[in-house]
Amino acid sequence: MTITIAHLTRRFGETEVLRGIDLSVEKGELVALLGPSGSGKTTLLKIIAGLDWPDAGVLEVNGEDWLQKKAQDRRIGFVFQNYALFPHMTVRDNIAFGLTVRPRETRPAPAAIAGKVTELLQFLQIPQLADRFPAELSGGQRQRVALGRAMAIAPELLLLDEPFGALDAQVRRDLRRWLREVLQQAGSTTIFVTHDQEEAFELADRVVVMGAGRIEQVGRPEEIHDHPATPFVARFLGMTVELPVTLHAGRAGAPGLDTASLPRVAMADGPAMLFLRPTDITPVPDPQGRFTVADVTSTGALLRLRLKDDLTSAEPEIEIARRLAPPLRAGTRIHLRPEAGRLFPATAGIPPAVAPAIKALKESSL
Ligand SMILES: Nc1ncnc2c1ncn2[C@@H]1O[C@H](COP(=O)(O)OP(=O)(O)OP(=O)(O)O)[C@@H](O)[C@H]1O
Repeated sequence: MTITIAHLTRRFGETEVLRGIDLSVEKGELVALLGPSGSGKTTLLKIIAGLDWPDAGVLEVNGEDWLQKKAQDRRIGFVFQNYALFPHMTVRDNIAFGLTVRPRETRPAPAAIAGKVTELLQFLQIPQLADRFPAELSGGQRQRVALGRAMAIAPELLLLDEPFGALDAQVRRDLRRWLREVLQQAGSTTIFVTHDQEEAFELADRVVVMGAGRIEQVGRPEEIHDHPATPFVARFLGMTVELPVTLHAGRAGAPGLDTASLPRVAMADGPAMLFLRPTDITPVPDPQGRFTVADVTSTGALLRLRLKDDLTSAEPEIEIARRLAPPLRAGTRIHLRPEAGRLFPATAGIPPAVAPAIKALKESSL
């Protein structure tokens, strides 16, 4: 199945929750909708599921207008964050549910339903749980059952809303690996919502980054990680250090920055902002350095340094592997050597908070 979404908009009262979404999903793809809380991910998922309707726009599946179809006619498997299993039914009956409630004409015979459920229990690696009730399961096990229930109807499309949201980190990681295998084997087209970038990157073939009702970027995980398209995506993906620089012949420069490791870029000369991950910056002790170490904390493997930028008064935080760190303590002056980063023109939708920093840099280079 191919899904085509075009110019989709949705508002609730005064709030524009989706502001023109364009997206296509190919058969068998695993797509993550990634974005901060309130960016419209769930609303988009609900519209695809037929649980909500847009104000305008197109939703077609295999060329068919899905906005004319009711939820129950869309052959969708939906898994919510709170797994909502039926508490009074066993695991086996929960998984069978979608088949047993079909109208008589399309309902498989009881033996066929039992066979299908047994097959799914094997496939999901939970046959030992068949006769338990939801209250007797762990969160991760419940989530597997919820997926089994969604898959029982052989859905054309699986929609998962924060499927691992309520689980602890280790269980999430285990389930992720498991889910990826299960979905690959099943060949299902799947769209899932998450605000966790690690989850999106590890699971998805393609990631759709959403911010405030718009799609900011669509791409393969590595593409998005290495080349965030907008300042919003850069920040959301953890490039939290923002330094004003001046571009000259494709090279970024600024006092106190050794930018020799950064590749040349095809951008016009002038002011720009350099976005960096805290772990992509090497501090180099330098008595003339522009930055002063304000504070050093250890997280075990990493040293986290809070710096004071003498030029802009900003207080960027950087991280360095403890075993690689030069001797540093509060008061040490340093310059910075970014190893990788992303440049945006100073005007590329960067909020006014950094404008004073750009002004300070310009004045310093006069
Ligand atoms: N039925 C509704 N009535 C009014 N406002 C709504 C309704 N549903 C969602 N919203 C608003 O729409 C915006 C987007 O919500 P949505 O649930 O789609 O975001 P999200 O990206 O999935 O966020 P989260 O990760 O927190 O679930 C939010 O500001 C929310 O308050």
